[in-house]
Amino acid sequence: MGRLVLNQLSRSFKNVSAVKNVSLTVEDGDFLVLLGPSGCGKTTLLRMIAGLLEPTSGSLELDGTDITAAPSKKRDLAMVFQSYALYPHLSVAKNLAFPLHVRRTDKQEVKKRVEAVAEMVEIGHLLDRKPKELSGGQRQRVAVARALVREPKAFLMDEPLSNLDAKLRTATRQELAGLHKRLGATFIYVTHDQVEAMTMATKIALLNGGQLEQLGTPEELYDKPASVFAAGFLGSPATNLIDAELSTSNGSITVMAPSLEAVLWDGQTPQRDVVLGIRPEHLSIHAPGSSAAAPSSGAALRGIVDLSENLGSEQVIYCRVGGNRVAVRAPRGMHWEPGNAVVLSADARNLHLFDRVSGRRLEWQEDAKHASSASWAQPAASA
Ligand SMILES: Nc1ncnc2c1ncn2[C@@H]1O[C@H](COP(=O)(O)OP(=O)(O)OP(=O)(O)O)[C@@H](O)[C@H]1O
Repeated sequence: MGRLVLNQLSRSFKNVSAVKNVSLTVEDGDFLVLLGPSGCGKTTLLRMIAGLLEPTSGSLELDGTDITAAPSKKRDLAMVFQSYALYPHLSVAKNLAFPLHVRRTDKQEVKKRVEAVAEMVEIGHLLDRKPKELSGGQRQRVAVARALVREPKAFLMDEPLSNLDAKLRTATRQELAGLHKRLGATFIYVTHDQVEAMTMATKIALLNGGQLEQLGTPEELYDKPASVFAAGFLGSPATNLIDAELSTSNGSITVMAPSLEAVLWDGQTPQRDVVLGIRPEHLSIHAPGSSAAAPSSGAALRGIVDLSENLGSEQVIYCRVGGNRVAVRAPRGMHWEPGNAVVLSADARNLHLFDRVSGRRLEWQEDAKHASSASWAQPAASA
């Protein structure tokens, strides 16, 4: 078992508030990724879970037991550090056996567990080597194996792939995801890399300035970003975010901004300042006047091509729309020159609306029986 509950956890360093009132539950078997930009509090949060840092306030529970004051050694959690923290003078086998010797495990049992784990992460042939005789990827595997050998309730990992080159990162990412599936254990994993988060996580906790911005599955974060920050953080290129005004026009709910008009659906709404979010992959690009450029619902943006970037398999075209720069992902074969007038369009269901003041997502709430009670709601951070 490895179910972890964080309750209003906070940590300050003198006048820096690194983690602010974070509450979340990690279910047994979850692969939770703590994601966010540099300095948002990921490592501080992980170190509090590991027992390496005392919370300023709040509490932590592991499988129903309060562990807020428990020392790190007593938590039954295994940490894999970015630096791997292997003992340089010990062989791989002895590095793996070390946590078991500390617990006075029987010699035969140690040998059995070291060999089983070495086989699982495919380092059986490296057992006699010292850490300096290993590649970065091999060291990373030894660090994971040393955590595995303890059979902890949960694995804690702080950017364990950041020292690897791009190719090895991809391979090791897939290995870790496979290992998680095979073990069915709880993983808590810190990264600022959204690709790692999207590909490995069963749940992502997105942090911003020490606060939990959104908690949900990778799909939920991508499909329904809870805030302007979440929309801007996940996705590459980033979601286009445009200041706009929400209002009613000819019986339809519409969004207007310079050179942009979006018709959402039939209904009425009070006027409101919003931020409109559209992912570059949800926009298509057309010549003005073409039939595809005039959708009856959804967004139409009139722009001028600024620049296009060739990504090999596709291109990203940047356009000026009103005072905004808007990115569009497009197939390689299309040729648009800087200065060309274009129309960009997007389906209404791919438009995201956020309140301009709070930055939180707006969800249209409609009670089928009482159409007059239709209104906008701002969902909370956790899904
Ligand atoms: N020991 C410390 N003393 C003072 N301030 C600290 C200490 N540790 C962290 N901080 C501050 O707390 C904030 C959060 O830091 P933390 O290392 O948790 O962020 P992070 O999201 O893990 O960043 P990165 O991705 O760069 O590792 C930062 O402003 C950092 O400067």
